[in-house]
Amino acid sequence: MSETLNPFEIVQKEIKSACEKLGLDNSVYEILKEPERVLTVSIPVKMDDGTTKTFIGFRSQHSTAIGPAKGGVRFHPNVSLDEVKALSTWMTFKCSVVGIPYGGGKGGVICNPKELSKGELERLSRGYFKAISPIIGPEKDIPAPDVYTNAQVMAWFMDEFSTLKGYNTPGVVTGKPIIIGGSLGRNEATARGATFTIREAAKNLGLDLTKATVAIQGYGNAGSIAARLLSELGCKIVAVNDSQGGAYNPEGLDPKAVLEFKEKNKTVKGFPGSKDISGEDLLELDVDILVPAALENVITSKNAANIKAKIVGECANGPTTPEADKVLYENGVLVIPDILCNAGGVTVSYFEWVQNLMNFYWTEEEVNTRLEHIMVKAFNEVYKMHKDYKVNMREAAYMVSIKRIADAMKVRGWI
Ligand SMILES: NC(=O)C1=CN([C@@H]2O[C@H](COP(=O)(O)OP(=O)(O)OC[C@H]3O[C@@H](n4cnc5c(N)ncnc54)[C@H](O)[C@@H]3O)[C@@H](O)[C@H]2O)C=CC1
Ligand SMILES: O=C(O)CCC(=O)C(=O)O
Repeated sequence: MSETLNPFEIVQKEIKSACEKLGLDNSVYEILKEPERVLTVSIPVKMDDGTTKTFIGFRSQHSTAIGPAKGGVRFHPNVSLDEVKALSTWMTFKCSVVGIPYGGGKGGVICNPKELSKGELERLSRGYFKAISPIIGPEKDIPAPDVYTNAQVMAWFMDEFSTLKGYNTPGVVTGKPIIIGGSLGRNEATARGATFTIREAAKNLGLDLTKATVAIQGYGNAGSIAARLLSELGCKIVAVNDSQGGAYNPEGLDPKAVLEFKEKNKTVKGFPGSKDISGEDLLELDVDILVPAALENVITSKNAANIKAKIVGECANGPTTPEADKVLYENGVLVIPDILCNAGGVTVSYFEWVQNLMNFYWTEEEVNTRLEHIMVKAFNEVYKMHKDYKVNMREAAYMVSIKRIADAMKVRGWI
């Protein structure tokens, strides 16, 4: 049988398997297998050369059983409707596994932001947000950053929505610049949350982080900050890469210097003192910890048996296929699944939204302490489920989260 690579089919399989393991009524799967609502929009943008180009965008709201939809917006040439539906579905389970009062949403625009001028990117961002605005709002659906979107894009989103409403509405989007209601700690939150879960996993496996080696795929928001935070815990970062290539040095790479190099040269490839490394070789390196922090379907049945890491910390969404998961589990690799590992981002987005609604702002220390508490608790709940039911960590995370969503749907009278 050929490997399932469609992320939406993958997440449907994951839901079905968790529902069966928990012995839940089939109506739970029937409701959760499709998003509640999906919007496709066309966004005409005036380009700098005077022509008009129409871009296609999506927003998917998977579930609002526990709270408003929540999740990022991706600007990437490979965005597809099924990818956005899958990402929104993962958001539902992610919010539930860390126990924050949201459902799942996600958006995307098919575009290559690297080919757009700043003015074109602003007009595209505003056009997209205006087009999805009927279904967005602080009580309905709250977008945030994802691949190739950032705090500046969030600021344009927030400004566009506030203009439409006629008053300042910071709670409509998270991941904003601090000056307009962003939260301290949000920029680092995905990687910080992942680092807490990797630390807890290492404790359980008896792995000494001060002697551990790490390879990181993707050197954007999640990957570059994970490199820094893991090295602060004593880990040696031996390989990193991005869409243009990789840098490998068995003696260790300095994450801050690599980031400065990437900012200047647009890639980590060629970092002084390092050797080039291909994306495939990076994943199969003999390291203790592997952190996929780029895109989906990078650990598959083709390379799973060659993964040597003891811990895979999934900063990216959907990096491992179900077929690869089985191989990793059989080989004793502890996978910290995306919906748990990268949930720090949405958790601090939740803190940002709470601060916006209260109009009362927290210190960075308060943010990080609350984040640590939530991530450690969630890790321990999932780890216990993994041990009690003898299932892999992904199945365990789905079981913890689906149970909560099923309880919410039951008391609301949906099932
Ligand atoms: N930013 C956030 O708060 C969150 C992000 N995530 C996930 O983390 C992953 C990365 O997102 P961000 O860091 O925010 O995006 P980003 O846009 O800041 O960085 C993406 C990085 O991936 C690299 N990349 C792209 N294609 C690649 C390839 N084929 N091989 C190696 N590297 C490649 C890019 O060069 C870039 O360095 C995504 O899966 C995203 O959904 C998950 C939770 C929250
Ligand atoms: O911060 C958020 O609301 C969501 C971030 C996100 O898109 C994700 O966790 O995949």
